Amino acid sequence: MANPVGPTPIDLASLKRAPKVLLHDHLDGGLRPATVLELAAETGYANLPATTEPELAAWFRDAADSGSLVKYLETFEHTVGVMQTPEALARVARECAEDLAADGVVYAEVRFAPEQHLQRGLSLDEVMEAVLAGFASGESAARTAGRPIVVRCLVTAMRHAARSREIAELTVRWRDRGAVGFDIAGAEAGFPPSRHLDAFEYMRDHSAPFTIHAGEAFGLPSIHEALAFCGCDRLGHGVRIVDDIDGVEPGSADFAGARLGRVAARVRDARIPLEMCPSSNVQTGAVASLEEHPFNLLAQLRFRVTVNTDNRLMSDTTMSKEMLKLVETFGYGWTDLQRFTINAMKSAFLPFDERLAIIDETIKPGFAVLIG
Ligand SMILES: O=c1[nH]cnc2c1ncn2[C@H]1C[C@H](O)[C@@H](CO)O1
Ligand SMILES: [Zn+2]
Repeated sequence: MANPVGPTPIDLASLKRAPKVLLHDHLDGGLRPATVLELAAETGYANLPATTEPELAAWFRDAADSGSLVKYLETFEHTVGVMQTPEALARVARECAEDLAADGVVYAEVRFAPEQHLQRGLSLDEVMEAVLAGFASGESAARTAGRPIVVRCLVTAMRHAARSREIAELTVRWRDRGAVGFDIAGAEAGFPPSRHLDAFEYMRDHSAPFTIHAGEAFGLPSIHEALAFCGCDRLGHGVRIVDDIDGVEPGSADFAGARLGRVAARVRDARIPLEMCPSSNVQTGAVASLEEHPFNLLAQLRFRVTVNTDNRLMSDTTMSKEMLKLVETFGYGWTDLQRFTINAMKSAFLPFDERLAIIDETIKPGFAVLIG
């Protein structure tokens, strides 16, 4: 319904109605607390740190609030621990698609590391099969519920391990069945992207896209390597790109004097998408506070910024909540949110015609109603 009296006020309810696009969300960082408890009971996982839903939800949020990426990552032991059977993997993937759709996400790329789900004897291909079946079943449940969503998968290799080439091959093997790209994740310091050159070379050789977690816990060199040596299509986080921008006082809203170094200029000129995850960045200490997050500086300088959740369970967040935080912190309106959303859809690893169709048929009409 068109709004004849101007823009709809921005709050959590109206943000949930906005058609949103999510490029950076970890499957093993987005479980429902109740599902973690049920799967632990069903699969005999005995190491959970809490026994009730509210306690477990609070534990994940607090434990992830450590200010250190390495400590933050330790919380995944418990989600990965209950995701070791085909049934558990399919259930988590189905609920992920349903939860994102209920929040108004219309397109999502959800990532996970298959190599972490082999503890009970599954093969890498069996893991992929279970997760992709789960996404398909979640998509169909969401369609029935009147909230259609397209969910695709990014296949992650863990940067401290040595299986990235194998995981790149797995990605290509599944690329026409829902896997649209490759990624590396895990502790950044000490594990530069260039450790995985053969995996990236394999992806490039097969004309297949990839993103790299870079510039989160480690600085500009990591971003430079990801771009210059590895040839990534997008940057996961990339917040430390601010280290290559001078002439703006921290916290200032005056961006006129900004001077970009070579790496920052390359990121902006080549329209390299930045998968920014505001809440997660505060939790891991990548930024001191939301107010000091470089999101607004980068948005004002017209970098291709996108809004993402990273880990909904650990950050107790959703796409709508991340957008609300940005609205409250930086004063954005619907037109800004639409721009970030179109930035994301343009940057998706989906074929061009499908991206365009979602922009023209879903995103623009959806925001037009809210803009009024
Ligand atoms: O923000 C992150 N940075 C680096 N690694 C991460 C982040 N969030 C999740 N991960 C890791 C932990 C998961 O087990 C893995 C695959 O989803 O990716
Ligand atoms: Zn991430």
